Amino acid sequence: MRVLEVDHPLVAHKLTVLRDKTTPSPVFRQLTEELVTLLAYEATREVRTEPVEIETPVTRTIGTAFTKPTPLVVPILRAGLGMLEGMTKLVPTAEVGFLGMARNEETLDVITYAERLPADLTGRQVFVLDPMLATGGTLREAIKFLFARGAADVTCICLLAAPEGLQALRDELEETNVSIVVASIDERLNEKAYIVPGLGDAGDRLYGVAG
Ligand SMILES: O=P(O)(O)OC[C@H]1O[C@H](OP(=O)(O)OP(=O)(O)O)[C@H](O)[C@@H]1O
Ligand SMILES: O=c1cc[nH]c(=O)[nH]1
Ligand SMILES: [Mg+2]
Repeated sequence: MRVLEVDHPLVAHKLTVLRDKTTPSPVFRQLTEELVTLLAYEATREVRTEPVEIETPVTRTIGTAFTKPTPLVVPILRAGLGMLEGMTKLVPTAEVGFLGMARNEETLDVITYAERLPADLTGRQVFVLDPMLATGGTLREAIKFLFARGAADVTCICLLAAPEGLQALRDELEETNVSIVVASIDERLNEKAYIVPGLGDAGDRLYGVAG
């Protein structure tokens, strides 16, 4: 498992506004999208490509095209949905599948309440979108699910991660082909397993308090 914390002034600036509790939902959504586009640039460095012959107005030349099947992008509902647009801007031909997962805020157990993915992911390159890696429970379940379907490698794009959650993933997934690309590894989790300093509940800040 590899972890990349993206160190860039644009990322740091946008993240600072995102963290601010006075930032309203429409701005929060816009910044999330912009941040994901910046993170996706780094996260797609290893995307599979192959040479392709094309003709420019001047001559024939060899260019680069995504290897088929194209990457699969999986936002984890709800909050991950706010990251989809920023990702598909960079990889518009990607296939998109969905996982609906929620952690019980008392027990921190994760339930999967929705799944719409190809039945067979053998050999596929998968990009998972989820803004918050707190205890790591949600991503652990998502990654295990994708590998069980045959995925070859999984890259998770997150806005924030807690050191505790990264360690938990390392303990279980160290030997697997997993990459985590994150804008910031924060200080710690608090007693409610929220990331500190964090940005609060990403799903609520994107879409309002769930009933
Ligand atoms: O690392 P963990 O401790 O598992 O926590 C992280 C998860 O918590 C949040 O989702 P939440 O369960 O709040 O669902 P939501 O996106 O619908 O708000 C977040 O978007 C992650 O999916
Ligand atoms: O800080 C946190 C932890 C889990 N989920 C969130 O949305 N925020
Ligand atoms: Mg939430």
